[in-house]
Amino acid sequence: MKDTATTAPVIEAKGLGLTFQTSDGPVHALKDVSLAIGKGEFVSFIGPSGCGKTTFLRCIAALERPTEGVLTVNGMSADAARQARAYGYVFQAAGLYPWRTIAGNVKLPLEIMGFSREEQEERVRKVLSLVDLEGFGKKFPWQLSGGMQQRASIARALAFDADILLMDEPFGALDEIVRDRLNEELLKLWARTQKTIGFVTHSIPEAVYLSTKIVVMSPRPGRITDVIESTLPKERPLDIRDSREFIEIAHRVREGLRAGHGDEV
Ligand SMILES: Nc1ncnc2c1ncn2[C@@H]1O[C@H](COP(=O)(O)OP(=O)(O)OP(=O)(O)O)[C@@H](O)[C@H]1O
Repeated sequence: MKDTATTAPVIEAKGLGLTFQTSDGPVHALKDVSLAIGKGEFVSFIGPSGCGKTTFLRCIAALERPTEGVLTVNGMSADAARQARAYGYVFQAAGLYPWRTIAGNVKLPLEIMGFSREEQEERVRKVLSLVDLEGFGKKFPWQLSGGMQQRASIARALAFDADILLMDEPFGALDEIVRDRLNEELLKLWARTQKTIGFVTHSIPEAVYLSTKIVVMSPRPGRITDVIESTLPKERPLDIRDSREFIEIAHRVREGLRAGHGDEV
């Protein structure tokens, strides 16, 4: 476990709220969300559908604007952090352009940011190797399995080497065996790169397996009902899921979801 107590938070929300105005009236997507995420933490957000997990991630990424409270990312406003390319974002679907090769997809943000051709090639090589896709750069997305496509989309988010990686249910559409493998790989990647990760999931085992901190949320309006600091060691073989400690943390998450009436998870 990393010592995050002495450093300023990388992401800090204080009394954050977001109300969407819709034709059916206001939708309180987030209410009074306060949370600090330290450098190098792996933080999962779990809660039933509609509890505001994606909305919170999108606020961090400056893709939504909170209507209440304060949010800082790397000590600046979310807008400023976005302009400073503070984070990479991985969406639920891999979202690769089918007419571009895997390398072409990973390169896209680097092209937009004006990196030199040599730098682009170097970074693509490095991130494809980080996600175990060396040798697949010339393939097109349809030539890869779903899991490989999602790894390519992680590589794209890593390409400009931001300190923060925001991941919105990246493995939700994959079967359990592939998901297990990607979970293991993601932990290794996190250990190698020391990124700060915000990760949305519906899966209790996934949240417990991956996280240093688990944020349990409840809907209507989206609030934090529990924040669990994991006591699991940083090295986590998959069979850690059979350990007593793991089962106890999973139990606490489940209780938190129940307390927030999270019966839809
Ligand atoms: N642009 C929008 N306009 C109006 N309401 C919205 C908008 N975006 C989200 N919402 C509403 O805000 C609430 C929170 O949505 P959000 O997508 O953040 O939930 P979630 O926890 O990520 O759900 P899921 O697990 O299903 O992805 C929901 O009630 C949703 O319908």
